[in-house]
Amino acid sequence: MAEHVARRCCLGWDFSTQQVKVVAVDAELNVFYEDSAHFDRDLLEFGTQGGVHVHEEGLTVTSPVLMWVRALDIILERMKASGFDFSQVLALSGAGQQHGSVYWKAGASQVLRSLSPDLPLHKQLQACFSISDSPVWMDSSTTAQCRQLEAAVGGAQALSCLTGSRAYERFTGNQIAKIYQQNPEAYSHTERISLVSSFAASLFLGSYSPIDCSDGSGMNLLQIKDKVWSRVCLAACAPHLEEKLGSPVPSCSVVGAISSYYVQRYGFPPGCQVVAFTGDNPASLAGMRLEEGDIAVSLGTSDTLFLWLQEPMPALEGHIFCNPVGSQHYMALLCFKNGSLMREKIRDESASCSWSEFSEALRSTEMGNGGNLGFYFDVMEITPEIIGRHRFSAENHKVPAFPRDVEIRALIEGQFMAKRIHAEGLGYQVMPKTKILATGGASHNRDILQVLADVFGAPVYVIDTANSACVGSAYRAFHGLRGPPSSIRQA
Ligand SMILES: O=C(CO)[C@@H](O)[C@H](O)CF
Repeated sequence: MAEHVARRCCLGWDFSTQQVKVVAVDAELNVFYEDSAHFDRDLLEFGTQGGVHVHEEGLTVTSPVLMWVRALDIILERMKASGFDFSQVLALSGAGQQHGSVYWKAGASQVLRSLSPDLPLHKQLQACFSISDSPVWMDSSTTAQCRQLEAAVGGAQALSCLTGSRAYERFTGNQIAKIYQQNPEAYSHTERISLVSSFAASLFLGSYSPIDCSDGSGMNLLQIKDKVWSRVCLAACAPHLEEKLGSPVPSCSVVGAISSYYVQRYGFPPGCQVVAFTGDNPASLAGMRLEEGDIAVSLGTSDTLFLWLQEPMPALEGHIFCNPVGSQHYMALLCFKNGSLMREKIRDESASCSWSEFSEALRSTEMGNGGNLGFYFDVMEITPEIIGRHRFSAENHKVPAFPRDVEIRALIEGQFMAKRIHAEGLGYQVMPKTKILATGGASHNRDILQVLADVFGAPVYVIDTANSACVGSAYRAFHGLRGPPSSIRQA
């Protein structure tokens, strides 16, 4: 068994869709330990696929909350068995899949406060949840609740200006509204509602952790400018909601010291600080060390853009969240569903299924593609909501096809121009110091990255973000240790 050299460190956790993961980061910001518990592989008794249960109507998607608890037990026991020196942990923070929600049953706080170090968590928390299957971000069953919420505040744009996004089915306020409407008894027996992030923090605190402003921005409930709950939105979703949520806190807040359960059972130091957990995407922004003016572009199955903003312009597309690092700044998230699957389709059709031919086509065509423009959406796009392939000649005439090389450049230039246009629509501006951080499968193709650099007029750097949410959480733990003014110590 590998001996771990004892060193003072912070832990970063990620309670994501498919697993719980942890990294240990030392004071030089080196990752020296990592572990994970994969739900489908290590927790077969819960019967998930991709960490979730898709219900038979195909819209409702949930995950068993006790599976998340059990996964934490497994990792901590494995760390202990491997000889990990918990006494060196100065602080910990973490991330959770955004928008998911956990419903603590009346009396659960007493159980959390009096955990026996002789038992694993899952054996003690079995009766602590009024809803055993938590709704998660893949759920799309709350369209009616979305329309009700938008109507209550004066429309989609009004809701976006208030909370940073128009109503989205996965956003927590709409999920809470559905539970209140369809399961009022469970709602009335709920004393606390957490996000996945604040639920995970509560496990370490041994009491209810507050929701941080950044992950709270993914609920359609938080006024992103004033960083307080919108009473109109709360009232539109369910009664007595404010008392069930508690007050939001700045993301870099120290929310308390670790529960004595972990001191006695695993050897954590009593002074180990818990820094507010946040959403996986805000934590990734921290992990990628994004700064003002930078853009992170994740080129995967879907393409995701992370922006750091000072003056946001909430719109009907994309999401504005409170920034997890700069408490007076913001971050934006833009998701483009037609990402790598679209690139692979055009590669197969126009480059004989070959990336080297695809790259050759990009190298043999000029920036600007002679004025030819193309937009390709073989599946219904999120940003904006449109489907189909749309090509325009230099004379601005709609055309049914392009020559192979022109088609390939039109796809890539069109994808990146759309990203820049929607980013600027949210208030983003390319600055002289702007860096573009590229990650994901397509970031291995230099010719694709050259088009990205040309469209944004900024240098492109490739980064590995495999552990970005975990590593960002460990960075945030170090950040929180710096103390006031943003530390909120749990009473
Ligand atoms: O819904 C999302 C962001 O709005 C997803 O990226 C989830 O955070 C994934 F867990």
